[in-house]
Amino acid sequence: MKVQGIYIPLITPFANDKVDFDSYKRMLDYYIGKEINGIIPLATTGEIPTISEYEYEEIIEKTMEYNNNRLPVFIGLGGNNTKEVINKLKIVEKYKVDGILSVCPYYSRPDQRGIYEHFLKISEATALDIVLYNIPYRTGRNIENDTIYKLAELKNIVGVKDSCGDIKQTTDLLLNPPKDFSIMTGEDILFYTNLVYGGDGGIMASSHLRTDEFVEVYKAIKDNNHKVALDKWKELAKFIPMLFEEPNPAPIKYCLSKLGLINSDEVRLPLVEITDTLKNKLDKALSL
Ligand SMILES: O=C(O)C1=N[C@H](C(=O)O)C[C@H](O)C1
Repeated sequence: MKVQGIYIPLITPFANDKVDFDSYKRMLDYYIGKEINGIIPLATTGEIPTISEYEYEEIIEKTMEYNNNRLPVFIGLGGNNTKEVINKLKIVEKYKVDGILSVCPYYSRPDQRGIYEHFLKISEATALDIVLYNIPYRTGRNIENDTIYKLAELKNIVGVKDSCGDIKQTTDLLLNPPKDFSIMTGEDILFYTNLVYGGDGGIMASSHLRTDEFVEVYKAIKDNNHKVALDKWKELAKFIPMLFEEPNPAPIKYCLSKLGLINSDEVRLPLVEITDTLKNKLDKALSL
């Protein structure tokens, strides 16, 4: 299955420090009713560093139950201990998920050989599709394009979520894509650029909001309707940066709770709720 279009890396709703599955179900039904192309629980936006192993499996189980085969599901599964990631695959593989989104190993700062070996071992340990996640500003290491080309030769490494932070690296990759390989942006503000350079779409936290407009931009580009796409994009592009003025996903959770899609904007420490200044700004932008 080709990974393309709009994938939402889902937030994890909390209430009194527990995962709030009522909100989660309501939210899932809402997004599945939109014309998005897939969902990704347990990624950065899902606050994965604060999710216990018990919650991790429970969230996968509930996602599969609520989704009921309606949309492709990729699970966030990465880490900086290769063996542990491979062991955790056993949990994910119990469910009929479509694949995993696996972040570049962080903190240890492996070189390109180590990054290659890490993903090679994961790819050998599973038949699941793997989308690499390159986000050096969070991990401390860039997955260079040459490493991406080598990894793309592996049968089940099917794409990259590109948040490399270097427009030259991004455009080089988009202009010379590996064969049968998806290039999804994870840099929300580059969604339009990704598409006009022939990329496959985006895995974007911001598409929790104004989802229909993201879908309109995607469809307009696919229909070669560039004026419509650009006009719509200009509106979204003004809004997106507000969602990242304070750490993701706190601003998104604030908006979703005000919209009534989730019961609470609770985040887990070390994240904290957003400031009143940003609340006011978001209220105005979304007419909340
Ligand atoms: O969880 C994700 O996937 C995303 N995380 C990024 C981040 O928080 O840095 C933002 C991106 O939109 C998707």
